[in-house]
Amino acid sequence: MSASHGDSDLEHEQAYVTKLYEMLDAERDLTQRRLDETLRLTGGTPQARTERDVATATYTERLAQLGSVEQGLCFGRLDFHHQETAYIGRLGLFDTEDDYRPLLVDWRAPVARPFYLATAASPEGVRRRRHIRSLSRRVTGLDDEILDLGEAGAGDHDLGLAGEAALLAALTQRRTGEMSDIVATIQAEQDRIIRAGMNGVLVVQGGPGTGKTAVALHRAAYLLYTFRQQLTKRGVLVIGPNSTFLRYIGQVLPSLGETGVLLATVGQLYPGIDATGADERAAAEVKGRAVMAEVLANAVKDRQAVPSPVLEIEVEREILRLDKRTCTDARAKARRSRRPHNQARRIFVAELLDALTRQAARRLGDHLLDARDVGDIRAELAEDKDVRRALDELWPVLTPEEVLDDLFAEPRRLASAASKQLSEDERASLRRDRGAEFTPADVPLLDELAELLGWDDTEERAARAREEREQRAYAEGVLDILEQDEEIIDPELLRVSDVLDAELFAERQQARSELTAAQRAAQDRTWTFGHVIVDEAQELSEMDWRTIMRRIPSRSMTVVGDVAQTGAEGGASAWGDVLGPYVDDRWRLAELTVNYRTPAEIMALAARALERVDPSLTVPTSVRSTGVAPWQVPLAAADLAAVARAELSEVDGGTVAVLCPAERLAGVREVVAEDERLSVLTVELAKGLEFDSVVLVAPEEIVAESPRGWNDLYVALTRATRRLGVLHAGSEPFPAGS
Ligand SMILES: Nc1ncnc2c1ncn2[C@@H]1O[C@H](COP(=O)(O)OP(=O)(O)OP(=O)(O)O)[C@@H](O)[C@H]1O
Repeated sequence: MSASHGDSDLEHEQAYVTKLYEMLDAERDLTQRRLDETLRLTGGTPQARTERDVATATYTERLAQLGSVEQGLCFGRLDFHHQETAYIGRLGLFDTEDDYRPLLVDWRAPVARPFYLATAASPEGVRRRRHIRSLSRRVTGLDDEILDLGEAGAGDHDLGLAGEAALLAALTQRRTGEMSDIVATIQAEQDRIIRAGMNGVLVVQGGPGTGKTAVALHRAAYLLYTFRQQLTKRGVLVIGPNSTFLRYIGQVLPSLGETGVLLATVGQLYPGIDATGADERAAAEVKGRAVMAEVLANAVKDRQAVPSPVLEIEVEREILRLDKRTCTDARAKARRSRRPHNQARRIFVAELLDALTRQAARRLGDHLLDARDVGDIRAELAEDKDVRRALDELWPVLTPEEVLDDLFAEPRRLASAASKQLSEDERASLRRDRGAEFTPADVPLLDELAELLGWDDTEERAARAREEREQRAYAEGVLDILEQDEEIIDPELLRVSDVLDAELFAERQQARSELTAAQRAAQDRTWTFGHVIVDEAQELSEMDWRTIMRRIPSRSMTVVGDVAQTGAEGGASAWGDVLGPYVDDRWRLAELTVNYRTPAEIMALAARALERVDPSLTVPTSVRSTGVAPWQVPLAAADLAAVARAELSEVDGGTVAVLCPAERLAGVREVVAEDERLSVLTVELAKGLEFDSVVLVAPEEIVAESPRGWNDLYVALTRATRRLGVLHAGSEPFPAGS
């Protein structure tokens, strides 16, 4: 229960907060000055240059962090019984003149924990919790909770939500189209998940609006703070369902001062491929099945041919022969190596070159040839263009893109690779023209193929070796010059090369151009992360999971979702099914039960859709009600553009979404002009998002449109924070009292 407080309290807190902002300004100025000084310096030893680069990066990052915490710098205060009062905020600030006494405690530090967990029943040493509300740098309100039963007298306490007044103030704010952080009002059940240990797989299951996404992002910030060293090196990956969603959540981590996180869809995990194509529902479902891994393995094997019965190659007017037996043996040897296709090719080629060399030598009379002659013959054969063409025909160097392109463009190839795994109709659903754009569901297939094919990195390695040689030569040159200089200046000085040899210098030169872990990870398919967070995880297919798991061999993961909201046909119905193949039953489950988004009046309708998904499921409990009941009218009687306009004025600066069946999307977009505050979306695109008001068009068609239609309707009904209107194309779908 909030306690009242006078103006003097407000003034006191204002004075404190002003002091904190002055410190923030001073630290910003200092960091900026240091950065400017560093940038002004030039020349010096290689080591000094390297140090300067590191300092520049550190100062720049710190400046960004100091800039990002401007809004709501300090949002809480804890008064303890036996401890000094602690102010809680977005980052830590210390009094440098008083032995680094903390003036502001980072919300992620252990001292701040009772701010989220303490209750009157379990006060954790806290006497009073105060939420400090502010606008820019001005303190606008205080909400106090007295957790000390002895002091305030029993009976007038609300044991439910922590900081209820501040929470409700946050929840009733207008939506802007971008998710905000919840750092000032994290609830106890959410805090336990945010601060859970980093190892192993943690599944966070929760109904719509329970804060799963918010919790996932705050957990990323918490882990980066707590395990900074480990995670800065390898980075954190957050997976979301589509780029609209990633844009929606994109500001949360920067507002928490964290920039080292890569946000991506599964479709963006294959560098160099922009998956702009779209799949029919049936094709996407088939592509997502685990059996596609077998199909692709078969497709690659099919590219390892043997002649039937003989392949003849003309070399210098002589005919050399590769028979089926020789090729089959070479193929078996290459396959036995268990190397990926492009790397195993070297073994296959070596075997066949040996066979061809033996033939050619025999023709010339082997008794006349010594080992060197034989070596020359082999080298010539290896260079011969007809020999190379023949070897390429039998075992070509392949890229993932061409294998997939060929597989879907040539029914004969797919029939051969997938005769056992896919029916004729299913195979037909995958058929498309060569050169068609790749789709998001192709990306896990390309990733799988990249593993099966392996990289033919001969060229790349040669280039890298060349570059390293050049860098080393350059470094040695620099060291020579430095040594000469030093000998002139001070012969007593330790020689530079004693402390920094050329190789190390070359390495450092390379490090200078290094990007953050997240940036490097985005360009490297084989990058493995320190932690992976998967949001809307119920939507992912089996093949998506394979792609993700490859990037986190340590299995340090947070998996966030709601199996009742699964829309994708290949998506999850139970977490055990999804995770079993990777971690057996070694995963932990945490549940969220309170709905912070959707008011009780709207959830009553949503509950009726959920009952059709699975009668044993219940909707999460709404934290608030608005007194505004959802409205329903026949679509035929409504002017959609006028309805959308009316809703926009109802929400007074907030956001409105018109959600409609995919079939109607283009039509509705023609009638309703979208802008920053008004969107027209399918349910799939609206997943994970929220709006002040939602206008739902033709719910019965949404249900009919897919095998998981009731799940989709449930998602649609739970996107609103304040108002819901239903325009039904048939009879009223939710008659009163039914
Ligand atoms: N502790 C909190 N304090 C303030 N706002 C909160 C809190 N928890 C959740 N919210 C708000 O509730 C809304 C729903 O949160 P979020 O989108 O994370 O839920 P979700 O479980 O991911 O929902 P869905 O499954 O429907 O996508 C957001 O506006 C979020 O900011």
